[in-house]
Amino acid sequence: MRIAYLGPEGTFSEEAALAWATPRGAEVVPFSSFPALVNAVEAGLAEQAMLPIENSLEGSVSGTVDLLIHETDLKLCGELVLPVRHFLVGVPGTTLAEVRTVTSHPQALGQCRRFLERALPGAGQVAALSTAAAVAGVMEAGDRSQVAIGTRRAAELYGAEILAADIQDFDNNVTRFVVLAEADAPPTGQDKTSLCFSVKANVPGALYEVLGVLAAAQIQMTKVESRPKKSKLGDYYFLVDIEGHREDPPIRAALDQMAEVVAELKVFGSYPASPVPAPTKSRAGA
Ligand SMILES: O=C(O)C(=O)C[C@]1(C(=O)O)C=C[C@@H](O)C=C1
Repeated sequence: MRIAYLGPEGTFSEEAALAWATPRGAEVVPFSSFPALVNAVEAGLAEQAMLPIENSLEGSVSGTVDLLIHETDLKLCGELVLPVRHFLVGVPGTTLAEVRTVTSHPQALGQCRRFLERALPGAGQVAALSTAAAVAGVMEAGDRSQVAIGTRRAAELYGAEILAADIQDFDNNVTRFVVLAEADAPPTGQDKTSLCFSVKANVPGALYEVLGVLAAAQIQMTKVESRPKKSKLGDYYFLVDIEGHREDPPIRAALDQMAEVVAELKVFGSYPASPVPAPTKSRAGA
């Protein structure tokens, strides 16, 4: 089995993909963007893809959420929560006074916002396709005015020097990843189901009515968020995660009831719930 991940080597996604692949005897294959990961599974270049979907500091990874809503019928078959520690890295010998630009994946720049305001207030920020692509780019340029935010492993792989460790704005930074495949997972008794829906226009209490179905059935909601439908200002999709598998009779009944009161409903899939790791370290432990 092949698991596609956002590369190149040394990304957080690689770490997540390896944690998923190793116990399953699978191999991991890098791709350069989130849409390329979805295409890889749809085209049969990989059986599963690992994508970040939610971070404890920055919230939703909108690129992944929008792919699920608009671009693919692949299903979620797993989730994994990974502690995320960021490192400021550059060409060996770089001092912070020399730095003019910081590059990384936008999620990483966002997770280190306070550090960047404090330590590099005048530096420009440049978005990269991934943290490891940013580290590799800085090393290729060989220019001490550029630094990147990435993993410790990326610093090692690309020969960068760590200029500052654990620069994420809060120590308990974690990212939740989802695994996409042609089909979702069978029930285990400890599952979650992710779905999205839109409500009927101009119906007072329409959202209340949909969520009321879950409340009446005593189904625990673990996440709710909204994303623009992209069709018109003010039109939204609501994304909900619930405890339970879509084949569990109470969940199945609730989904049938929801289908009657929503405008649109898309079930992204059911999968075993992953434990959330305990905070790993303090800043002093870098
Ligand atoms: O750029 C990477 O290293 C990634 O794996 C992507 C990503 C993300 O988009 O959320 C994954 C985990 C971290 O939250 C930061 C970046």
